[in-house]
Amino acid sequence: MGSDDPVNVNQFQQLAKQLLPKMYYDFFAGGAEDEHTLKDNIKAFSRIMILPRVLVDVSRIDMSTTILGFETSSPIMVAPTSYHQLAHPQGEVATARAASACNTIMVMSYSSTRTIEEVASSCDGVRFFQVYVYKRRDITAHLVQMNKAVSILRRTRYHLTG
Ligand SMILES: Cc1cc2nc3c(=O)[nH]c(=O)nc-3n(C[C@H](O)[C@H](O)[C@H](O)COP(=O)(O)O)c2cc1C
Repeated sequence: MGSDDPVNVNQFQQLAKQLLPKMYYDFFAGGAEDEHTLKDNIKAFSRIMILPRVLVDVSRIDMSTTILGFETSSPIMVAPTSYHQLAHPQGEVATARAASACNTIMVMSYSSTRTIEEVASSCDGVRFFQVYVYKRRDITAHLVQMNKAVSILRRTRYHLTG
């Protein structure tokens, strides 16, 4: 890793701000209305203290756990977010590969810019699918069936959520 490589989320955010058209950056970085919840989320994380443990053997760290019965390398997963192709030409396929490389779970958004088939065939990994439940239940049911079919065809473990 070079010395200019980003080391935390804030630095990735700065890079995104430099690289993305303002409209797309604002979509990813902005929150709803007056952004009270967005600010509160950041504050909540800043209240979590990390206790440094010195002179402790950290050569083997295991943060693995299970989420809804699925194994994951750490209790951190990719939340459903829409329109990844606004940020990267590969869109959700790139996100899926990154999540898979980290052995963590990706929740694919209902508003994805890549198809379920493209994401499912891009790499192995556990993925959940976020569904909006419409008044037209037949549309929701169709999506669930499609996901089931793709997960059986691709032998990926798909889990539906939403
Ligand atoms: C750019 C952006 C797009 C999002 N798109 C979706 C979406 O398509 N579906 C969804 O259920 N949630 C979506 N969310 C909400 C996130 O999954 C998440 O719940 C939210 O950022 C709050 O994070 P928290 O639940 O960790 O507090 C989106 C959030 C952002 C910032």
